[in-house]
Amino acid sequence: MPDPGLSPLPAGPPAAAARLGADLLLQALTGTPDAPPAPRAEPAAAPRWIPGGPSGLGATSVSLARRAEAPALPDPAPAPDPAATTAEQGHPIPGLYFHPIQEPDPVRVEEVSRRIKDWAVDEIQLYPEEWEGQFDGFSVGRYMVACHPDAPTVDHLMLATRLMVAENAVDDCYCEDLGGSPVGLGGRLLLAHTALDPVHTTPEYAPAWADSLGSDAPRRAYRSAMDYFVRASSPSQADRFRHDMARLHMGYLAEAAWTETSYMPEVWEYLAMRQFNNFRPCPTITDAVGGYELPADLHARPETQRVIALAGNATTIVNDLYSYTKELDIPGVHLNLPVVLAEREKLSERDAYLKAVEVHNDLMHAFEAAAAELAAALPVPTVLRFLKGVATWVDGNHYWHQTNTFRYSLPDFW
Ligand SMILES: CC(C)=CCC/C(C)=C(\C)COP(=O)(O)OP(=O)(O)O
Ligand SMILES: [Mg+2]
Repeated sequence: MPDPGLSPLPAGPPAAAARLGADLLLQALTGTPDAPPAPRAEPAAAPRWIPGGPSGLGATSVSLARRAEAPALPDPAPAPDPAATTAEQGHPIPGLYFHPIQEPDPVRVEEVSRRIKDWAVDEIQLYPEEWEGQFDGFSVGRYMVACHPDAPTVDHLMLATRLMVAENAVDDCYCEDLGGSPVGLGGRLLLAHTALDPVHTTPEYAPAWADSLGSDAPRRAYRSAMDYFVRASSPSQADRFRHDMARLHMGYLAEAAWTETSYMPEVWEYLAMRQFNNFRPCPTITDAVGGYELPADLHARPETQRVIALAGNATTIVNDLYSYTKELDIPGVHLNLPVVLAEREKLSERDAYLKAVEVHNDLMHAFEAAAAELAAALPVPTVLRFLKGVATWVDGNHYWHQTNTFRYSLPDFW
């Protein structure tokens, strides 16, 4: 939250920052002087527009309004060679454009995994014993540590981890595998949304609403995870998150409506739905998890919104690609980009999948170009750090999908 004591944002970028932004854009467009641009559709080094590492400009120049400054982190180790993967770590999708990351800090992974299980079991009674294997196999601790390497403390990481678990509980229990259904979904989702966005009503009806928040696991998860988040974030960060969750719920409803009526969307319609039924609420909390705030007016700018939307879309199509075989096994038609492409563009399963990889790569390149433009146009520290945080989330999300062999496996197309 911007502290009243903080000096206002500069009216225009200082000269050094503007030079940096221009350099970043130039580098993004032309490559570093001694390295040619990475070829498309292949694993590449970290995007060139990102200032160097968690201790770079974005991190060190940020004024933290309500929180202690993030401790300096060690320089990142070199990213692993993506060709050196094993079956256990999973293989990246051939031709996919992504950035490999260093292994998430194992000490943090262990601690987050321990704490999230305690929360799930003791604080909110999330799942019956027989779902423990599924919970463990999801590896949410590894996921969140990979996506938020700049979190100053494990408490910060827990904010993201609880929300991730809660979001998946709602998706699984209301929409999908674990008892979900499109029938009646709108009512269930709206009532669950009130765990994030409280009902203000008369004393007569308030107790029934308050009781409802404890009445099933998805609502207990939303209520508790949001409670922690609200206490640690600013009012505008919490409201940003509510808005993203309303978008997500609207996306779930469109998908459910199409399932109910057996409607096969056009490709563009599917992509529009998937922009809402999307990971977006996860990268957009990168500043709260990092212990700083991207001010609301900078977040709301159309250029920032475009970067966020493209990042969310790329990460979500990554899910469509890695979860393709899992979703083929679900009875009935489960919409994902390769399935829609095959149907609507009359492609073989393989060609549709390969085209979906291209769509993903185009989204990634558009994201990186939009981020480079924004970094050049608005090179203030919070913007640069936020852009880096979103890009890091994108890379961590890819890492988790690739390495989660408990959950995902690749089709046999190559
Ligand atoms: C964590 C979060 C905000 C999730 C929102 C929606 C969601 C579950 C996804 C974008 C993942 O897609 P999908 O439902 O297809 O997940 P799986 O393929 O079952 O892993
Ligand atoms: Mg999926």
